[in-house]
Amino acid sequence: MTPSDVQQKIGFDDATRARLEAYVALLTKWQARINLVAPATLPEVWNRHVLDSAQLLSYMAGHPGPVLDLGSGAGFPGLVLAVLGRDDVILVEADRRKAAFLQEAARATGTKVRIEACRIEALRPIRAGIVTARALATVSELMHYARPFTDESTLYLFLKGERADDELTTARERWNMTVDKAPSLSDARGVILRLEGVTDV
Ligand SMILES: C[S@@+](CC[C@H](N)C(=O)[O-])C[C@H]1O[C@@H](n2cnc3c(N)ncnc32)[C@H](O)[C@@H]1O
Repeated sequence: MTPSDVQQKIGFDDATRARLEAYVALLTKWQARINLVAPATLPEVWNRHVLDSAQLLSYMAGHPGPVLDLGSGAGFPGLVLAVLGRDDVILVEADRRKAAFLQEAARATGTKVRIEACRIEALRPIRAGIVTARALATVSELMHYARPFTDESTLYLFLKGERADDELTTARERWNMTVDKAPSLSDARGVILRLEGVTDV
């Protein structure tokens, strides 16, 4: 998949594509020094990482932020969403080298984003309108991480794999919630979980 393919599927302008290209170029450069993404996924970065992240934009349209991205790593999905125009994204990443990469990527792409280089458990109190996460933890663990920062109006968007249904079954023992599940554009086995109205059972 090429940058143009992603541009066509998501729908953004050429200036945004150029900023995403600058981000991917920087990621490729830093990847030689620190493991930002699994090496085998780098040749497919536009599909596996950029499109996978970018597809969340339409699911959060019209929903107020801030967007709290838990365990952002190299910026997926949070930094991609910020490059695409969400100006209220907070990236939480405990690994100092990855957080340094995020700072540099934000600077290189001229992206407004807040970066918190700490563990989620140590984050200062904030209220998140939207919580995003990918490849961090099970649905139940993600809800535990997110609960101090959320209320009943918070929207949760999780990129998940084949175990999504099992994880939801476990999470429902602890929380009431409305669940929408949609197929991923980037991964035949992937799903987008959209959870709303979360309250304790
Ligand atoms: C497997 S990576 C996924 C990164 C990114 N979301 C992605 O999909 O490419 C998980 C990331 O979460 C970070 N992380 C793990 N536990 C964390 C915590 N409690 N607080 C903040 N970051 C955490 C790790 O440092 C790592 O960069």
